[in-house]
Amino acid sequence: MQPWLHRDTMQATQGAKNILIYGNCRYQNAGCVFNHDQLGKDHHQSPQQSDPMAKKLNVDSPAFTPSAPKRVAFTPNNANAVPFTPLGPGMSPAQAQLQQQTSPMDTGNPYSQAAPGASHMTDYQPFGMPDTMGMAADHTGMHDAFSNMQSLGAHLPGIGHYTGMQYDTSALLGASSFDPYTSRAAAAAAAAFNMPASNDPPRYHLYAPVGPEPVLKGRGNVRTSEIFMKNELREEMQKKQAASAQVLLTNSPLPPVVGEYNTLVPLDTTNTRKSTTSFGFNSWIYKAYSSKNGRPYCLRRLEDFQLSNANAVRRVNEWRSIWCGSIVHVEDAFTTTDFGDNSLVFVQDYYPCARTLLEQHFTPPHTSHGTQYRRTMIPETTLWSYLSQIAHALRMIHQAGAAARCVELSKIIVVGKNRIKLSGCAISDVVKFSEQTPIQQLQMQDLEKMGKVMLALMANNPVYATPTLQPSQLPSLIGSLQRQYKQDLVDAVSWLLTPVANPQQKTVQEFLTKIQHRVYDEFDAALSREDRLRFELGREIEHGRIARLVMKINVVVDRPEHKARSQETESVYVSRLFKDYVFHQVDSTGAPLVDLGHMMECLNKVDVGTDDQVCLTATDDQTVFVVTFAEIRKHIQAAFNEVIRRGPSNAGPGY
Ligand SMILES: Nc1ncnc2c1ncn2[C@@H]1O[C@H](COP(=O)(O)OP(=O)(O)OP(=O)(O)O)[C@@H](O)[C@H]1O
Repeated sequence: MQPWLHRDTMQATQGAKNILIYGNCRYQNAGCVFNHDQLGKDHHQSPQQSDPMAKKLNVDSPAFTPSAPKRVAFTPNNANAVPFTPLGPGMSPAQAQLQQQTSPMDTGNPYSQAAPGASHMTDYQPFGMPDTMGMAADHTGMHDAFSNMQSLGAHLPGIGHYTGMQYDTSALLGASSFDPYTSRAAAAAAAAFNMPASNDPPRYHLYAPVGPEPVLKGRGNVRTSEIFMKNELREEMQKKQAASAQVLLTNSPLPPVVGEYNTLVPLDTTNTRKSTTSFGFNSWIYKAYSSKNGRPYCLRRLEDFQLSNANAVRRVNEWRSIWCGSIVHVEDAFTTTDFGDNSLVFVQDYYPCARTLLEQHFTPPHTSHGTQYRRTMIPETTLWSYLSQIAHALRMIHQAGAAARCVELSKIIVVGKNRIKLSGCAISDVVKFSEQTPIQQLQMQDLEKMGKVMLALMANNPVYATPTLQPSQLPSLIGSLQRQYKQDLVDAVSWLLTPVANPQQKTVQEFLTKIQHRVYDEFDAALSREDRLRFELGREIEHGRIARLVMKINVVVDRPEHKARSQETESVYVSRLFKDYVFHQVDSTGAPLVDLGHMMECLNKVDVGTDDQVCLTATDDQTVFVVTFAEIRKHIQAAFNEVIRRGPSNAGPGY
């Protein structure tokens, strides 16, 4: 762009604005290129001649089209501006008051939107305000916005008036006049019509509660648990991530690749004694990565398996289409000789840190008197939760015309608090392909097995979940359970265990109808759990951004190359003052004030770039800036960009 063209365009814009706001353009005869005639001769009246209100708003006024907000108030070009220095001695008490009064809370200041835009401020005199700064006379457009900002803090009643020891914020707090062009006013107007306030993109990153719990309960009164993810949840997630990423460092005896899967890690390390009870074959279980999509999977291998009918493996296709939150999804099955034998491998979804119900509730303590299970009662809510989830999984399976065939304590995995999944599905269908048991029979057996699992959990004895349980033992067992658990739970389990002559008389759908009130409770608990997790997730999204901001601040502040403070640029200086303001607060006696709420609030406001104002004071009490968080944000970014520009850096363009 040619410079003269740019200057003329700016002058024309300023001329239009001056006519619009003051009723005349003082530079009409001094080279202003704006076509002053186009608005009619009335616009050349002096302000004294015309009605003071009419000069601002009258029926002949052209429609006001606000220009896109230009926030050029603080740019690195303003580095040479003279900082605002308060006149009076003994700053500290006043500053304490001033800092409180201009705390980064929303002050309701009607001019706060105009303040950062120095290009507006040079020409814009709010209604009813005296021209204390001679701003209307300043017509050059790109004059020193930084000094304007400081002057603004010093003189404008709308921002706060600092006179020696007194800082008058009455105008700041009381909205004495109304600026219809502020985004806040526009937002209020738009809110009435339920419309977006402007074309600006929504401020997604503004720190706001995502759930019912308030995030910050007030400054000075905030615990870390209110701001950060709950410790238990964080620990759980980190353990899962670590487990998911775990690989074997030593020379593994396992094959490096099995089919399309590599990096095998055994999962059944606690149980080295393999039993054939579940499937009739020794089974091993591994975590492995797919070379196709890089995701971890769980491989269950049946040792020494001879596939007699190729159609058997195709049964897995039916299972692949069953999707249920309480079933470990089966992806594939294949035979392989990669393990040095004929193995059948089932590929399932992998859940890091999963434990079987057996491991979760029946880890036997090592005693010299044999196996003794602990006698802690499992809470009734947990049992109802397990019962609802297993019943729901069976319903999905039975609806698909299949049977789980593997409802056992060692084949139900716990993947979260009270969250369980059936993990051995599809295997028996392949392994026992030649068996011709009617499906209704198998489905009824599923219900019975579910009853036994529940019985074992309630009676604290895993033996009750095995086929060794005799029907004659049932009445006395049920009688003893009635002393510990409510009747409806005992009745539900007893219904599952009572044999019927006709399998069609006993379906999972019927069972679900019987316990439906408990299923609704479980549904509600699941929804609340989801709400809580979403809330936690919302908090963590913000923290990632805050971490990035803190990193940026620390990159620019106190760099070794700034040996003397005088070598700091304006942006670095403002960043440093902001860092002090956020992290190094002291009380009136000079004792450190550590206020997590204050830190989070300020950092979030800078991250978003709000127009709230904050008073930054140098440690020598000689320099005070009144700036908006938006401007601080620009300064930090400018200073950071400068560091990046000066040297090779790993901070990519995303920063
Ligand atoms: N899909 C899965 N994702 C992650 N871990 C799993 C998954 N399925 C099972 N596990 C874990 O693997 C381990 C071994 O499971 P497995 O079913 O082999 O139990 P087991 O008691 O060893 O049974 P068996 O005696 O039949 O071998 C358990 O800790 C279980 O939680």
